[in-house]
Amino acid sequence: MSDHNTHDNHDELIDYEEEEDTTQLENDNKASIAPVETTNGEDQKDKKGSYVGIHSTGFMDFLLKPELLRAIVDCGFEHPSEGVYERHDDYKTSTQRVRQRHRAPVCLSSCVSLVHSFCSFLPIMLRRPAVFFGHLCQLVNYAFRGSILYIYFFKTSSSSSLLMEHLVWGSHVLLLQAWKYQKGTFVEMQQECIPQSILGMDVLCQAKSGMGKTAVFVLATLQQVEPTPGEVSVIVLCHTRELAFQIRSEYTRFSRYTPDIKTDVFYGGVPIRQDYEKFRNKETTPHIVVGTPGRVLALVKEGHLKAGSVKHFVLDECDKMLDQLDMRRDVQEIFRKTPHSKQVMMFSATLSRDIRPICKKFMQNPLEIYVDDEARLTLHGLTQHFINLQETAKNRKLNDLLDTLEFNQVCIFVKSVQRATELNKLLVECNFPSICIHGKMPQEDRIARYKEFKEFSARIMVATDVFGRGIDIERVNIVINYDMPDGPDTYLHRVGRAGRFGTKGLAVTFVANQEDADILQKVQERFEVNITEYPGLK
Ligand SMILES: Nc1ncnc2c1ncn2[C@@H]1O[C@H](COP(=O)(O)OP(=O)(O)OP(=O)(O)O)[C@@H](O)[C@H]1O
Repeated sequence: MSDHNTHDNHDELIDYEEEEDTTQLENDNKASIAPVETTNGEDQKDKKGSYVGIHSTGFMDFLLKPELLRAIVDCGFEHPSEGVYERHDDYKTSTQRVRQRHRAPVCLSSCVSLVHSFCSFLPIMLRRPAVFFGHLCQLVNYAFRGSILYIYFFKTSSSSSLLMEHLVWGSHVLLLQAWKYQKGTFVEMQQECIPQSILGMDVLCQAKSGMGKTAVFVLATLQQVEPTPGEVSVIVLCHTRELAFQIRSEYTRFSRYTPDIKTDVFYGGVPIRQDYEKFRNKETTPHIVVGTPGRVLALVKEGHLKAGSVKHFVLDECDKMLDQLDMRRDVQEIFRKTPHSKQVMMFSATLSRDIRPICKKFMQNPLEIYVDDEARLTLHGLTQHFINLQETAKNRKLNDLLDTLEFNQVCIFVKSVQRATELNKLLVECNFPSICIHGKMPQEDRIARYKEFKEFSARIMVATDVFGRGIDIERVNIVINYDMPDGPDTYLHRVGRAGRFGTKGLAVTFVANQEDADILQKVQERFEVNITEYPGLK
């Protein structure tokens, strides 16, 4: 539960709007150079991946409301993300085969499965040792099934191969768990976060991009909210308007069967009067408020949004929000208007050691999930390359890439509003299906562009960093860093727009000078990722 003794930091307030860069784009769009290798078409298919542990806990085990479970099924979520294992479909199929054939011994082993399920809930009380114990039970389960099959059915060839299968997977699980336990880096994100967060525990969670952090707080809050007309129970804050819009859409998806829970989104750049209207009567007052800090604070200060009934306070991309002093100040002010006793949850893919204590000042005894070994933030479905080139050669190279690569959707990141506008203009002139988004365009246009891209009406998005974090566009399989990001964190978030939730993707970064090369070197060192030269250029 939250703590109100957070620091005020009013010094050195910075402007978090995008900086204008006066650098002109070189219109260097000349003849093509030698064709580059395409990425494997098969690999680039828009295929949803999986981060599911064998025999992992299912959403059913979380004892969620039936309405939520129905919505989860509708959304196509099969298992909560676990973060480490890949699904092993052969295992699943053969297990089903055995179930049908040899019910009795499998029934016995199911008892062990029950113990495992029980242990999945023990962490709520006992934290990590119980998680480990749960996995040990899983191992016993495999060994038990294996031995029973061995004793009774050894003579049949399928049984002996199954025995092998169970033993191999049993030891795999044990080794993996022992390794994770020893490293102290459990990252069973949804599996560990959802059970605890639905019980009202404070949560500070780091998990790699695209692992489904949004679903954790959306499900946890929808599960707990008891909608009272006219009362706001949940405030979710994030750093950009498009992300707020996206989170609201996630609430809409998951609350399909709980229509009594109302969610609305509030952000700047649109007339505040229409927001006032929503709070004017009980029927239209949302129970869940999603928004950006500036607008939400304005509504709170002016007394339209009454924060006194808030029971859950969520910060998405919390490091970004608390790192920037003006945003942190707004967040703190809103936080202080909410009751002392409430659940606080914070999420990000990047949580440096410096920012963690700041986050924890808002919380009481939170469940803390970190990825201390930063190598584990690397997206394994994502192939990462760089291209050394002159600044003046960027446009031509980009043209070549877009001509040659097979892509579903591409995000191209640049460092300034002006460069976004000019590069987009250039691409449109070259007949590429491109649009752009940046912080200096009217808000309706920003949301319209976001929707256009999300709905696949445009295939290329030229963007500044407003689009670099949190935005989830399922079909994006290529990210191009036309301009080098300002540091490793920004790099990680940008390239994380592709390769989400286990899908395949490609990231290509242009390196135009020594400063760029240094940043790329830092990325490789921090995340232990091998970013190689783009093939086909030598
Ligand atoms: N258990 C699940 N099964 C299937 N898909 C899932 C599951 N959980 C989340 N997803 C999907 O994975 C995608 C990524 O989720 P989300 O945007 O919440 O990631 P994130 O962890 O917040 O990433 P980022 O750090 O980039 O903001 C979304 O399209 C979401 O619908």
